[in-house]
Amino acid sequence: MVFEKLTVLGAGSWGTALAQAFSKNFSQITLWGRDERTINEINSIKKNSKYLPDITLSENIRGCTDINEAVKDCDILIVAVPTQSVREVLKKIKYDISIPVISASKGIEINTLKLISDIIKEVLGIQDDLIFALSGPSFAKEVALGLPTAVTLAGNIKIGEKLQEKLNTETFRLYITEDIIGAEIGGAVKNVIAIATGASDGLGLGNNARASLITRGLYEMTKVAKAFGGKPETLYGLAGLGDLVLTATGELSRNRRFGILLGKGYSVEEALKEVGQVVEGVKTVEALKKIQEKFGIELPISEVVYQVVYEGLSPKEAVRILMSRQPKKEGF
Ligand SMILES: NC(=O)C1=CN([C@@H]2O[C@H](COP(=O)(O)OP(=O)(O)OC[C@H]3O[C@@H](n4cnc5c(N)ncnc54)[C@H](OP(=O)(O)O)[C@@H]3O)[C@@H](O)[C@H]2O)C=CC1
Ligand SMILES: O=C(CO)COP(=O)(O)O
Repeated sequence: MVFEKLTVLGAGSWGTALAQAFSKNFSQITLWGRDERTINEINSIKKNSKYLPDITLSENIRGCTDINEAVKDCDILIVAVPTQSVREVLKKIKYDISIPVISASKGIEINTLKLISDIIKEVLGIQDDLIFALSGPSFAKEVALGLPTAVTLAGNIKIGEKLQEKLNTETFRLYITEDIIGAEIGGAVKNVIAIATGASDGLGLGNNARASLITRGLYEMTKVAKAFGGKPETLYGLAGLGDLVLTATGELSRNRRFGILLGKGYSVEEALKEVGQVVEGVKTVEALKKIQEKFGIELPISEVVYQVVYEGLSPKEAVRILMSRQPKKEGF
């Protein structure tokens, strides 16, 4: 396998940051986006002012609005659009794809409860060993600025090692694992826990509350991963604990900011408008509601986040519910 040309689907914060991070390792990078203004700006002045205003993009990044032109000759395809639009975006591709496809999106499809790797397989019909997930603590802005970042690349080890070799840079380091389910669940569920910790901080409930939510949140992430057939140990790595700590505490997180605003009394609509970018946890929590029922598992933090977002429960009341649950033994 020779990897010369990379295509990234999604010209939002994450797709643009990944294109920039990998730009030194490829002769050509194509960044596909649906918004003509953004793509024209990328091609004319090497800027994406809507999503990464502080970054000047490398010369070899080419924007494109025609998805079939974008994927035609590429050797690696990265998917970085919001989860609920992955299926509709991939369906636009008319070519047979038989190259590694890496999901960089974080979420679970609400209608089907499918992971992005499942959607890639279903829509593109490619073999399992070509499907990968990239997940871990990685704020787009920091990645684009070239600040040191380490993530998990999950999928077939043999091909994964080749991708690792090609994609590693001085500032972006990939660790590989075979556990694609664990990596994808970690990236998806941590967003819901970040909303919870944000709300707790927005209410001014302090450091103890935040640490407890992170720890019990990790437990919920592990439960969901196990239900799907993932490995608990993956959740203790970069794609689990690593990303959870980042998102639940880092000020750049949109999910955390959304939660803080809810805690401060904003409505869901006002908070989403204020954040102004994708807040994946809002959708993922809907999937988690169904997952609790489907697998018969209890996810208390996710449950109250669901009730706050969709049923008008106040964040204050959510805390009361969590603190007054039946006494429990601690354990994973
Ligand atoms: N930002 C980050 O730090 C990280 C994000 N991720 C994940 O990456 C994924 C993308 O997030 P991110 O880039 O941050 O989101 P942003 O909100 O920054 O950008 C979203 C992008 O997706 C486009 N888009 C939205 N809906 C559609 C659609 N139906 N069809 C095609 N394009 C669409 C938007 O286009 P338009 O401008 O036209 O609306 C925009 O380019 C998410 O799953 C997120 O969890 C993962 C790691 C880090
Ligand atoms: O996934 C992320 C960092 O790893 C980004 O998190 P937010 O979507 O909450 O900003």
